[in-house]
Amino acid sequence: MRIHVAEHPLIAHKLTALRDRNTDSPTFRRLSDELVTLLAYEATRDVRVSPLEVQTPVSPARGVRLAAPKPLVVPILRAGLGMLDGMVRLLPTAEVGFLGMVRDEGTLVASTYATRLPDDISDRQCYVLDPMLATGGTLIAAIRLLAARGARDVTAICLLAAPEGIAKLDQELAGHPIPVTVVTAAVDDHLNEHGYIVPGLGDAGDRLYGVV
Ligand SMILES: O=P(O)(O)OC[C@H]1O[C@H](OP(=O)(O)OP(=O)(O)O)[C@H](O)[C@@H]1O
Ligand SMILES: O=c1cc[nH]c(=O)[nH]1
Ligand SMILES: [Mg+2]
Repeated sequence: MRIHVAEHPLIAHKLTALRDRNTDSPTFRRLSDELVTLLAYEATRDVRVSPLEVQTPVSPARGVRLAAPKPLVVPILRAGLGMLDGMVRLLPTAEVGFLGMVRDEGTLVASTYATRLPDDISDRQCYVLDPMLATGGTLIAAIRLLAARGARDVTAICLLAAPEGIAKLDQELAGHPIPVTVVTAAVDDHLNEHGYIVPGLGDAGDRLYGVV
């Protein structure tokens, strides 16, 4: 597994505002959207392109365009939905699959309540969106689901990660042939006794959409 912490003053600035408990939901949604676009810039460094020649007003110019097969973007509901628009704005040809997953707040075990993915994704570059990598249970379950459909190229974009979740993911993926990259804005200090990232930003889903 490869982890990339995107260090940039603009990312740090937006992340600080996102963490602030006084940031309201509309602002939290806007900041998540802006942050994913900045992180996607790093996450899509290896996105497949094919050559394309265009005619400028002056002369022919050689360039590229996003190649087929289309990238697959997979937000993990709920909180990952807050990252979807920012991602597809940058990858307009992408298709979108959905995974609904929720973590039991007592046991911290993730369960899947919705799956809507293409049957065979063996040739697709997959971009998983989830703001929080805490214990890692949710992301591990998501990667297992994608691997079961043939995925061989997975990049996860997280706004925040905990060292415990990164270590667990690394351990789970050891011995699996599937290359996984995690791009995040920061690796925080630790998880508290409730499985929350410290200092973190609280419950990302609740801050985006309210407590349900
Ligand atoms: O790394 P983990 O310990 O598995 O925790 C991370 C997960 O917890 C949150 O989702 P939650 O279960 O709160 O669902 P929600 O997005 O619907 O709020 C978050 O969005 C991740 O999916
Ligand atoms: O800190 C955390 C951990 C899991 N899920 C969240 O939304 N926040
Ligand atoms: Mg939540």
